[in-house]
Amino acid sequence: MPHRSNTGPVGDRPIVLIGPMAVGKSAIGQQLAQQLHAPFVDTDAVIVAGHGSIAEIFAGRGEHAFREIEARTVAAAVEAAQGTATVISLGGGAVLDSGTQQLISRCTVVYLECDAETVASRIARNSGRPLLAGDAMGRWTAMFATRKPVYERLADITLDVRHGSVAELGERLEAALRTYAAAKQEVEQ
Ligand SMILES: Nc1ncnc2c1ncn2[C@@H]1O[C@H](COP(=O)(O)OP(=O)(O)O)[C@@H](O)[C@H]1O
Ligand SMILES: O=C(O)C1=C[C@@H](OP(=O)(O)O)[C@@H](O)[C@H](O)C1
Ligand SMILES: [Mg+2]
Repeated sequence: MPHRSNTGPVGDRPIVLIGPMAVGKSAIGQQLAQQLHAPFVDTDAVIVAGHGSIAEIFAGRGEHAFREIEARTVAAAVEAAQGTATVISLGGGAVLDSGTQQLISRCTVVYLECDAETVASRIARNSGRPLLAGDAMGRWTAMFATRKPVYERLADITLDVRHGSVAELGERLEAALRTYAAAKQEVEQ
């Protein structure tokens, strides 16, 4: 059951994780949902379940088709989660879509912030991320440079994920969400 509450410790809005590839959106999102006993949606996983692997979609139908499917999938997930603290992990490029940007303004948006060093070993063994084919580090760095201002602009909370295990970062994120929700509630009263 979705966690419905107007006074829940982390608020009553969906929690949306954004940030570059391999920063930990999927892993930390799942961890956070477990801690909160909240539902978890990874929009990439929903896409794969409905359309096949991301590599296959890119190879067979192109990035544009992937982005259309992605925008629809994110919209459906955000709509279904309204009024609940559902945790939603997006793919790294999802927030480039202006419709998605608008939709997630109704959510608590968490930007997972890191640097190239943090993701280096993860993307070196990259599989399944077609945009990192070839020079993974060069591609990751170039994409991060253009997307970083978008992540920063959309973020309600920024979590530095350069240090700590997934479990530790889940705890740190929950604490940040509680602080944010309490401050928001105070302002609204
Ligand atoms: N803080 C962390 N410490 C160690 N490994 C991590 C951490 N965050 C993520 N990972 C691992 O890095 C890989 C990429 O993480 P993932 O959650 O898929 O990133 P994203 O969804 O942002 O692309 C996964 O194997 C994940 O388990
Ligand atoms: O940044 C991107 O454009 C992408 C990120 C991937 O998700 P992760 O950020 O979870 O790796 C996935 O959606 C696809 O390969 C495209
Ligand atoms: Mg992911």
